[in-house]
Amino acid sequence: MALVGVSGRLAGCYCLRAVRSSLQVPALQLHISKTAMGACQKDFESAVNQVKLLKKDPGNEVKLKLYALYKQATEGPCNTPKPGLFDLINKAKWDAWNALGNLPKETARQNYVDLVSGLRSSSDSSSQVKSEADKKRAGYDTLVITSEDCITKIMLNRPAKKNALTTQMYREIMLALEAASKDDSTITVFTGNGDYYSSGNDLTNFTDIPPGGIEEKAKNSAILLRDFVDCFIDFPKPLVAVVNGPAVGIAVTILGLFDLVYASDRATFHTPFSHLGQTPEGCSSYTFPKIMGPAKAVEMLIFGKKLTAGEAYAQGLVTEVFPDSTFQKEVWTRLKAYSKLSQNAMHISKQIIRNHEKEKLHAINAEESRILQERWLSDECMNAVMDFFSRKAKL
Ligand SMILES: CCCCCCCCCCC/C=C/C(=O)SCCNC(=O)CCNC(=O)[C@H](O)C(C)(C)COP(=O)(O)OP(=O)(O)OC[C@H]1O[C@@H](n2cnc3c(N)ncnc32)[C@H](O)[C@@H]1OP(=O)(O)O
Repeated sequence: MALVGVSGRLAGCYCLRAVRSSLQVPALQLHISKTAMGACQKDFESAVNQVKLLKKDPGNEVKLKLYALYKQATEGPCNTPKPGLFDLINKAKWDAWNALGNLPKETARQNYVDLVSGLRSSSDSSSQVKSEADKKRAGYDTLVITSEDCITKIMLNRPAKKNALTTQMYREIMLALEAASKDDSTITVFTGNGDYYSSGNDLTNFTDIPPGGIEEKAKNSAILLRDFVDCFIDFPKPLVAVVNGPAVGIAVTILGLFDLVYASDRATFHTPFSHLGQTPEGCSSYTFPKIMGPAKAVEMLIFGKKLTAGEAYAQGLVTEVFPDSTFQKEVWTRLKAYSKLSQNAMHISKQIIRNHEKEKLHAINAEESRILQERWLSDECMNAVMDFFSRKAKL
């Protein structure tokens, strides 16, 4: 059953379509034979008809089971010569039927009916799940998450605050990534609602100090930051940033962990850490010099040089820049085409490209978070935050 084994592993939207068209699906096209007799004859006929109405392709393995049970129920034990070694599809069908041995026709009919009944209930519930998933996903206050065309889109949704990242938002993003890593989508996309992609860390994160004091806050924030960045390091599917407008701070640094970065020509890329008494995070102390060379990385990460989309493209941080007027249309057309590529091949390729650096990235993330924990307690950092709130400073 090699054929079935292989296709069974190929989960996902593309594969389902490919398998459906490459295999002539026998069990879905069968017609009831007059020879199928017995107590459950009516149920059997009805089950054969129900198979044709299934909303979801049940997969090759199940289709072979259906085929074999149908043949056994209508003709009895396998009675045809074994197909040749290279006639893969007919051989898989023959193997499935032959494996039923001397199973009585009545039992085969009953097993067929039971199998179809199980498929119907799982198909009904999964189509319910899909229609729910296609809508806005519930449970997120700061994000809008949608799944369509095998793409899960995570949209930062605080446009009035330029999509600044609150602690709640960091947590919701982690949950969303965890869910996206397990859903049916082939690729995951980040974007922002409104005119900004994101203005980075929400500076009000510095203001809600717990009873344990600022030290406790800094300690917990370093853990949060580390966990947050770890989720990007470990994310298994192709991760795409659709940078619809300016990006600041951690919204920029984390881009070094994305697989594609598409930017509107309105987007800018700014990491003003020294202005804020802070230091790089998101593994950018490693990824940026690697992507753009140390000199350009220093200009951004130490001196806070703001890059235009074109400059970020020239430095290799951005994959491609699009005119803002056609940005959404061009990017989503491209992504929809990519999302139809083989899910398994894409995921395995990502592993090959990224896995050998994972350990290093985790260590860098831990170190950057540890250093920031100290920086957040510095006067320089506190003063910069206060200047922002007293409207003395804006980037
Ligand atoms: C004790 C330690 C706790 C730390 C917890 C940390 C958790 C992990 C941290 C990881 C490290 C991350 C680092 C970074 O990301 S550094 C970058 C931080 N970002 C900024 O410094 C940007 C600050 N914002 C601005 O300079 C401007 O708002 C901006 C240039 C982005 C836009 O200017 P514009 O004039 O166009 O718009 P407004 O300023 O009027 O903005 C509209 C409203 O949005 C509020 N806003 C925008 N960005 C932020 C932000 N980052 N934090 C908080 N609030 C933000 C802005 O105040 C306006 O609000 P109001 O309408 O209410 O006035």
